[in-house]
Amino acid sequence: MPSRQPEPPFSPPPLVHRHHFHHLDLIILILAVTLLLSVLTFAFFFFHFLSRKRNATAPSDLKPPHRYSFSLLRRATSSFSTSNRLGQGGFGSVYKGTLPTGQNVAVKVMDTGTLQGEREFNNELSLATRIENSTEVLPILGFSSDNKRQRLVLVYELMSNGSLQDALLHRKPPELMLWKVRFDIAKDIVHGIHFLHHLCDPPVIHGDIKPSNILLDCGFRAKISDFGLAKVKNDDDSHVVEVVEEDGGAANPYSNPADETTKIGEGIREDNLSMMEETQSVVTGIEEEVCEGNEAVLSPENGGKNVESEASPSEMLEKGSVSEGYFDKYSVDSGRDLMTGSVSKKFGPKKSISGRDWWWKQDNNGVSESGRVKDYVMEWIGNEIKKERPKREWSSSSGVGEASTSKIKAEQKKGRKRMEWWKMYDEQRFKKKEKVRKPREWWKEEFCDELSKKSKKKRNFRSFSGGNGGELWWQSDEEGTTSWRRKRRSRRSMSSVEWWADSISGNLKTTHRNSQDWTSCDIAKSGGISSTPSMRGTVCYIAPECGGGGQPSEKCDVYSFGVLLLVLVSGRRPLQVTASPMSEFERANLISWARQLAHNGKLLDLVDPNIQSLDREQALLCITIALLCLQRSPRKRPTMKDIVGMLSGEAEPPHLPFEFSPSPPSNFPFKSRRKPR
Ligand SMILES: Nc1ncnc2c1ncn2[C@@H]1O[C@H](COP(=O)(O)OP(=O)(O)OP(=O)(O)O)[C@@H](O)[C@H]1O
Repeated sequence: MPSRQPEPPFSPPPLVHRHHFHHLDLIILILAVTLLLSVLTFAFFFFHFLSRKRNATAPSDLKPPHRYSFSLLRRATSSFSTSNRLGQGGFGSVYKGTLPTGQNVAVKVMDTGTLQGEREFNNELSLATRIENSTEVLPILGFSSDNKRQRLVLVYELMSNGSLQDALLHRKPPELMLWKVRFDIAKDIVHGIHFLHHLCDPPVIHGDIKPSNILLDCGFRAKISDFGLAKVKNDDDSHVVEVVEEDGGAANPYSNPADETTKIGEGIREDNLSMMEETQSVVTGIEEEVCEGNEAVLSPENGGKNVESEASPSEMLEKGSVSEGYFDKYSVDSGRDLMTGSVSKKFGPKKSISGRDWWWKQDNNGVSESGRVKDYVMEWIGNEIKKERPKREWSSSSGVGEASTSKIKAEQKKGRKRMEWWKMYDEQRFKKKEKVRKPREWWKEEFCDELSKKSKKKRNFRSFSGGNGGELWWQSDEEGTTSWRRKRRSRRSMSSVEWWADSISGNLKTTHRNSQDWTSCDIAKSGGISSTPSMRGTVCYIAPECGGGGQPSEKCDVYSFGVLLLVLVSGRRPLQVTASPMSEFERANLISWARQLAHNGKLLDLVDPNIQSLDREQALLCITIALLCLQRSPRKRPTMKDIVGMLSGEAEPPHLPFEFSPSPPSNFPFKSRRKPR
């Protein structure tokens, strides 16, 4: 019987099998690690490739400014409290803030819903990285944009002494009364613009050089700010709009200015008639509003048309439908030779106004011209309105039949009264030279009695006078307009009176605007009368060739710098209308006054009487440079590089431009500052 073999005790699986399993695990592990490594390697190379590609499409030096969260900026400024408000610009308010790092900043909250605000925001950001390497230029530190709530915010380094405009014309700190401080500020500005024009790659044209865009740090060193209207210079900009001169006079710094005069009038007279017609009605409208404080003078109903525009100039004045500025234009465009005084008949009386003519008013050296500053500002404004106004909007809204005709007539009647009043006042002031009564007295005597008969007009008078007895408008100097401006109201409620007063004080910024805004009287503090992006700059500071809608060039910045330099040296606004004695009217226009002083060889009369420790030589140098910058022909103006040389003493001392020099022309009266080699 076969014996049953006992079953072997339980034994572990054969070793071969265990080894087999271990081996499999190992393979899986190795495979997994390899896979992971290859994925990581792939990811590394992928992202590396992507970043290289990104760098290849963007310039390597383009470092975006820091992006801040809106809530952080809100906390930094205590919810944008009014106590932290540093100032108000044309398109936003600026607040003082402290970041969590302890850094003090200025936070500019752009007004939402305005195209110009967005443009300024984008412009600042796009130029920020190009301009960060200069100590005389204020770059932005960062920004915040909240798409949902449409908030655009820019963050800057805080400049503890605010803007030059504010310091020089309002606060007047004692430091600014020292000549050395002012001269240093001038040098900083020169170096800042020089950096933008010659050291940036590509060069940048600022486009809005003015005192409110110059900020002062704690040591009163100046930095150029606000690149909202700046643009990168491209090749097209090398073609500077030039005053037409047949004989190449523009290239010749000693050409006869009288020749130039004629060419300006000739070159532009063809399309002026219709412009004149529309401009005058707008100007009359503005003046009317200034007088009576009406709510909406530039209504679409009048269509910007002046029904009396076919009348002769004298008829028009008699009917009161044009301002007296027309006759200044008439004499210029009639071909009056400024040197000889002879009048050529070749230009008709109606072929007058142009985009460039406005600055004729400051260029004619006669006393009476400078006294009529309001005329040319208004004409300039009128021109810009005319140019930028889309015709269709006006004509469509003007086609409302008889109702609109009666409104036109009513407006014109008011305009005539307004003109009568101006005529009487001017007659007394300029012709009879009697003891000049204050404009307020005039107003009361000549018109208030009449106005008091009608309660509506009385109300208008009160609103015109700002509730201050009719005085305020006339004090367009510091006490008047600034206190007015300090009473910040919403931009919607701002009347044309304030806007006009701002323009007089050199704060009118020509920016985005359309005709609809005009009719609703929605006028920003810094103005805004143009409806195309090509309009840049600020009245009184803008170069004549840019004022006509021309492309801004480096020489436009040079012109604006010239005005700024005169303001810095004289410590006053470029246009300062006061109701004080006759002599003040002669000085109302800073530029023409400076030219007049140059002719008389009394340049130092322009210097701010409050300045202490004056260096006469440096002051003369500054004024001469300013006059060089203010030459009519852009090509004759020096470059910022030239100006750096003049100020540092490396270049020859400048000669007074021929057109401003005393007769016979003489060299500049100070000794050479050129450094010995
Ligand atoms: N970085 C800053 N530091 C201190 N104050 C500032 C700073 N930036 C602006 N401000 C103040 O805020 C004000 C408004 O500045 P903003 O640049 O908005 O307008 P503006 O230059 O006065 O007018 P516009 O918008 O017409 O050019 C300035 O006048 C200045 O007083």
